Amino acid sequence: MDTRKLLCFNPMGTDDELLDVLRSRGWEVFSAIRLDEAKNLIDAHGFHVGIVLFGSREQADLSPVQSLLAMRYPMEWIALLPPQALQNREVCQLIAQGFYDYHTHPIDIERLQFTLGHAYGMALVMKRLRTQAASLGNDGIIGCSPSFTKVFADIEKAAGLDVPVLVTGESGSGKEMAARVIHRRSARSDKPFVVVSCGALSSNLMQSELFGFEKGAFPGAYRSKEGSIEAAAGGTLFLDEVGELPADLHQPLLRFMREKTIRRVGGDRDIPVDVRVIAATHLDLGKAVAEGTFNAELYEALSPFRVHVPALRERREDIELLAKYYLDLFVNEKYRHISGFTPEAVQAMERYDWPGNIRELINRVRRAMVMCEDRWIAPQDLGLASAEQAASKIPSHVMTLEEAKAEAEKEIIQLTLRATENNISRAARQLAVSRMTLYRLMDKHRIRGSSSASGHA
Ligand SMILES: Nc1ncnc2c1ncn2[C@@H]1O[C@H](COP(=O)(O)OP(=O)(O)OP(=O)(O)O)[C@@H](O)[C@H]1O
Repeated sequence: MDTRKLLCFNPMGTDDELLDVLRSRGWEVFSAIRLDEAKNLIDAHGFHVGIVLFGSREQADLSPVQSLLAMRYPMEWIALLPPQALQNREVCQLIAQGFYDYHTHPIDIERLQFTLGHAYGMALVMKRLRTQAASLGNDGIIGCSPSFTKVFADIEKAAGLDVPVLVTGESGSGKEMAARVIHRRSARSDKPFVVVSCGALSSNLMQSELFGFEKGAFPGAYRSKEGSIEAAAGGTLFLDEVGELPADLHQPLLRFMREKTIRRVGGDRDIPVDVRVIAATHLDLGKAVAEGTFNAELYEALSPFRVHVPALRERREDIELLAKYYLDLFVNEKYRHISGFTPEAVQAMERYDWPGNIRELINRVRRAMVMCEDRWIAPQDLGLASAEQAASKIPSHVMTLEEAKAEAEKEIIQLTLRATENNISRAARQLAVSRMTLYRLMDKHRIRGSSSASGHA
């Protein structure tokens, strides 16, 4: 059996006797007294498990241990401490949040050996999970739940087939991301991936956006312009929210998909274009066909292969992984003090239904980083505290009236967009503002709606 490596961090000084006992039990033990020594050893040996020895002094300096945990090394920690150290609230908090387990003096070596073995095994499982997530994530796409594994398999399959794909799923669940990964892994990956938001423009503008126009086609057409389909030549055209495509464009789009040619607005020649179409929708297009609002043949043409991205609440196993992934991604010098999520925060996230899916999770993690004044992000930082918890929280920062108004404006826009599933027209109607005003406000508050933009990737 391989020797298992163990790091023993003891800022108070070494405990040679303990290290010798552990060595006699088959552990290859390395010891560090200073933080930089510990870091160097971890970098060199990639331990799965470590021991931290706490001293008995009442006012022990916990900062080296806090700094070590804040590095979030992929390993499990076990604390060894004198019983009186547990009287110190800060020590208890540190143990609850950063350690796999703890033992008090006198150390029962059998029990410690058992815990170390467990922690080591757990670290290996976590590492496997991370590697799995990373292998799915080398395109930034994360997930380890069984339903997400199916999505990933479908993405791989779709990448190998050069046929149109229909990606379905709720708003913010990752449809565009799935489409991008399909493109990136397909034979077309060195050609453009062009995004068109089908509900963002009126019918005429959308026709020009998709098919382009010739000079003089309409007042203001001072020069010819290629449309998104031509811009995607050789690559992939991503039709976001295809269910919102104006009905009079169903036939022209179907014609393009069948004949692989387009005709610019005002043009008189057919231009051949080789483009793969990937479309996405949060609507039930089958139902729309049955209700006569979506062209049945276009639906057929768009969906020879389908990928369904489940809502986040249907794959709760992914929530913690995604939250940690995005926290790690966003953490920079300014937020270096944040070590992670409290167990209550993880629980609150796992219980929450995430109507806005991963986009909402990302926003909540960002918000939490700004709100968090502690080392550990709590439910209220994520805006997920129960009403009772929230009421008991004393505001640490008093808002100006202007800030409060802006916050309320942003919140009501987000809520309305969520309630209308990002339908800009409906949201604008409900908010009693024009679409243009709503776009302006979304821009001001950096709110992204699914049908709010079109553009080239
Ligand atoms: N599996 C994933 N792993 C990591 N990040 C993800 C994953 N899926 C989605 N995201 C992120 O979540 C956000 C929303 O994803 P995306 O825009 O693809 O959703 P969508 O379903 O297309 O949304 P909409 O319907 O509103 O257009 C993006 O920032 C994206 O990078």
